[in-house]
Amino acid sequence: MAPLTMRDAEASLGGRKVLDGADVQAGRGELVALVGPNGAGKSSLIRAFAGLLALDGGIARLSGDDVRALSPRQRAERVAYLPQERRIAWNLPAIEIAALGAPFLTGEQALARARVALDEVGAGHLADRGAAEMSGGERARVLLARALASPSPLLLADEPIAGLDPDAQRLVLERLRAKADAGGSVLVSLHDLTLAAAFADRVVVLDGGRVVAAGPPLEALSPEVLKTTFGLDGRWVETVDGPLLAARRAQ
Ligand SMILES: Nc1ncnc2c1ncn2[C@@H]1O[C@H](COP(=O)(O)OP(=O)(O)OP(=O)(O)O)[C@@H](O)[C@H]1O
Repeated sequence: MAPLTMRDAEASLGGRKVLDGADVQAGRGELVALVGPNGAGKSSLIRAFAGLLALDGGIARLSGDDVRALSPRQRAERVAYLPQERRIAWNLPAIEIAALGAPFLTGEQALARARVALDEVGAGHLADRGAAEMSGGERARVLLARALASPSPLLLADEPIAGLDPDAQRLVLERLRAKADAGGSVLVSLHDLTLAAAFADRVVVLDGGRVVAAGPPLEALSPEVLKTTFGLDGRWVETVDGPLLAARRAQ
């Protein structure tokens, strides 16, 4: 069974259904991109995998176990999680924030992992800088480093490239790709469909809490799905750098 597996997930928030029979999985070595319009349920699905949103039906499994059967500590050991919310309450230096991603290692080991993770996201120079003295994109990199500092091979990342400059967006996706290639399982929500197609093994398209398409990127993001789910008249253009989405709003 894939390390990240969700079947027939049902969940509600404020009396509204936010997951409606969702099936998603990410196997070993796989980077799966979760895409869909605003409000489609991407964050809800990721939160359900992390055990932070209770399912009314169906099941979410982390390495084979129902997430509900795991304690918060066990969940944190099994899966790294980057939430969409980028707030950092304490004005701690970046290195200490990133080290929080490996809370079950000794302080020294955690700091060593944190340093590597900061370098991986191009934020090594921020190691000693307080969170309150950073730009939004710099904070986003530090929080991503926190997720990458986790020794867990499973990673849930909710819009990890939001607010990052174009170079950093690709750098971050390369790091997530490398984590998957090293045998990890990565589920990442994205709004940039061209980047999703460039980096993901599979794309899962969510709309109204339902999976409306899933598969290799260009199959899942077919012209029909682009139109019905995203309201786009779109087509994929092959370039030397990979497929590029050419699109305009559907009339
Ligand atoms: N705390 C809440 N109470 C009630 N409804 C909520 C709450 N949080 C989210 N929702 C609703 O749940 C649905 C799914 O939201 P979710 O954040 O999972 O979507 P998303 O696909 O991540 O969206 P986005 O791309 O805008 O981040 C939306 O209709 C949203 O309005």
